[in-house]
Amino acid sequence: MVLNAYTAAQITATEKPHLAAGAPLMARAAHALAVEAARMLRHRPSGAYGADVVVLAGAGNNGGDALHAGALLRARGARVTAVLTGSEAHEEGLAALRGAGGFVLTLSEAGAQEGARAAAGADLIIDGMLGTGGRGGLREAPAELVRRIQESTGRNTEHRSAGGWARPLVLACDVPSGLDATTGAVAGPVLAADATVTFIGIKTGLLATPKPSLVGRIRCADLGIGADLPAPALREAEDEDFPRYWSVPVEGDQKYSRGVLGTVAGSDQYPGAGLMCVHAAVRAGAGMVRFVGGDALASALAVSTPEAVRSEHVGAHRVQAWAVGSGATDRAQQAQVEQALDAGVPVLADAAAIEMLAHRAADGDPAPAHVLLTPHAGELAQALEWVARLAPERGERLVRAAREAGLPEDEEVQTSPSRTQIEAAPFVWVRAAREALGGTLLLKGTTTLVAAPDGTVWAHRGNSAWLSTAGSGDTLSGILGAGLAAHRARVEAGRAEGADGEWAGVAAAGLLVQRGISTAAPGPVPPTVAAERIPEVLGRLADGQ
Ligand SMILES: NC(=O)C1=CN([C@@H]2O[C@H](COP(=O)(O)OP(=O)(O)OC[C@H]3O[C@@H](n4cnc5c(N)ncnc54)[C@H](OP(=O)(O)O)[C@@H]3O)[C@@H](O)[C@H]2O)[C@H](O)CC1
Ligand SMILES: [K+]
Repeated sequence: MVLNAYTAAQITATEKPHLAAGAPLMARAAHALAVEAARMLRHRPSGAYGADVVVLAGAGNNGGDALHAGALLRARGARVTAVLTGSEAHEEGLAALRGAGGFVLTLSEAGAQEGARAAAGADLIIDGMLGTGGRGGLREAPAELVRRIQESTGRNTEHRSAGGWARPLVLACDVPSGLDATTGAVAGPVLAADATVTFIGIKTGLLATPKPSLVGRIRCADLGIGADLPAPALREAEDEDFPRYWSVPVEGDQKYSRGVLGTVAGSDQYPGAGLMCVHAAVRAGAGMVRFVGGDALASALAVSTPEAVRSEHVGAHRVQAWAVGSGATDRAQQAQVEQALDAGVPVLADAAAIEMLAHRAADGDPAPAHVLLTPHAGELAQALEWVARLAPERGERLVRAAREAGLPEDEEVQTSPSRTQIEAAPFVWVRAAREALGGTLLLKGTTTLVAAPDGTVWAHRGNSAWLSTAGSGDTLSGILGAGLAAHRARVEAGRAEGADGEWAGVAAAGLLVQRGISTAAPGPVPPTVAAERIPEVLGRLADGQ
């Protein structure tokens, strides 16, 4: 089922009337947290009984949830110590923990070393320092505490093994503290969680963060008010959703009704990108692939992918979609890319094509919804720099849109964001950049995000880290190009609407194929291996498995 996620503002607005009416939301949150904590302690012979639990409690309601959960665990026989990390603590929560026989340390009195010693020796840490009310990273004292816990437990994202860490387990209350609930941006140290129990609805930052390994397993407790949530700000497709968004063949289909994909990728001098794109598109089920390119590219393709058919130029035959840009380095190919952008059918735009679209946007001609731009952060920074330089008022609008999407007021942006800024807060920039460039924007990264013109944003996590190799972008172009062509064919046949948001759905489904091929077996996934795995992975997803 598609996961829905909400910004901190959406969650706060949803809980407001219920809090005013006196609904016991904190009690419900604490209960959900304690249940998950007990589940995590199940590996111990005596479960929660006799376990050492440390609650890191901040000054706000997030700390309140965690303190109440500590009291519940105390009642189940755990030894519970709260480390208070703020200048004050949630009064009722603290009273409940004390009343249940919990022990309390104050960070300002005990110091970071003492707090870290208690935490590092525990079976389980509940991280309740900051939730939706946090701004920026942890402040000095709690940041120092986290650093010390990381040092003495070796728990930081870089060193995590496939099996996770041993003791202590970490359970984050609502969000890992220091990870922005809305944007997922991480400022300063964050204690990596094995699991996060999030309340009312999943926070957008949990799915969109560039550091997904900090979040761990996500469980959502809706506290009985989930039905009141508005439309989600972010969604994430799961494997079982694939057939809803990807046009799979139906009885009676033939090559044209399956969708023909045209490509302008690779060049005589650099044929590789073209080979990988075409190869992947054929394996991703395109009815036919027609490639535009010179003689050297054609001879190479005749050997590597004999299924592909040469087309003299972009206007020569009708296609349902184009995949253009990657490796299209020479002038002749670039002129063909420009023509493909004008062909009026869906386009997968990569590399050189992204720059062309940025120039068009700066000239007041943003791309239509069925153009899918696929930059990584560096390419997007370059494209936005073009827009800001050629059309300053568009640049200003871009930064305004980023602030509205959660960029902190004090973050300096020259005229357009740097690569590092985009990488730190992709959920902020993907939406702002889509406004500036038009089209549907797929921003590649550890977490890939796709923004649609109808306001929908899709998140995608979980690719194997082995996938980051030269050429995997060309393979993705081929897969997504085949998906766009198939979907366009379905629209032409009157079997889909072709609404603005549908192209992002196709992209989200294509990313599931990418994840499947990257995780099908352990180890490296160079493009040749990835391409060979496409048919089986796609077939499995199409069958809803
Ligand atoms: N409202 C409810 O009954 C429910 C809330 N739930 C939980 O509550 C949190 C949100 O709680 P809130 O109090 O709004 O905010 P936080 O607990 O996240 O944090 C605010 C306090 O933390 C201090 N603060 C702010 N920024 C930082 C920072 N960068 N570093 C350290 N401390 C920070 C801030 O202190 P000030 O000095 O600025 O006043 C606040 O005191 C939500 O996430 C849920 O866990 C439940 O959903 C149940 C219902
Ligand atoms: K937290």
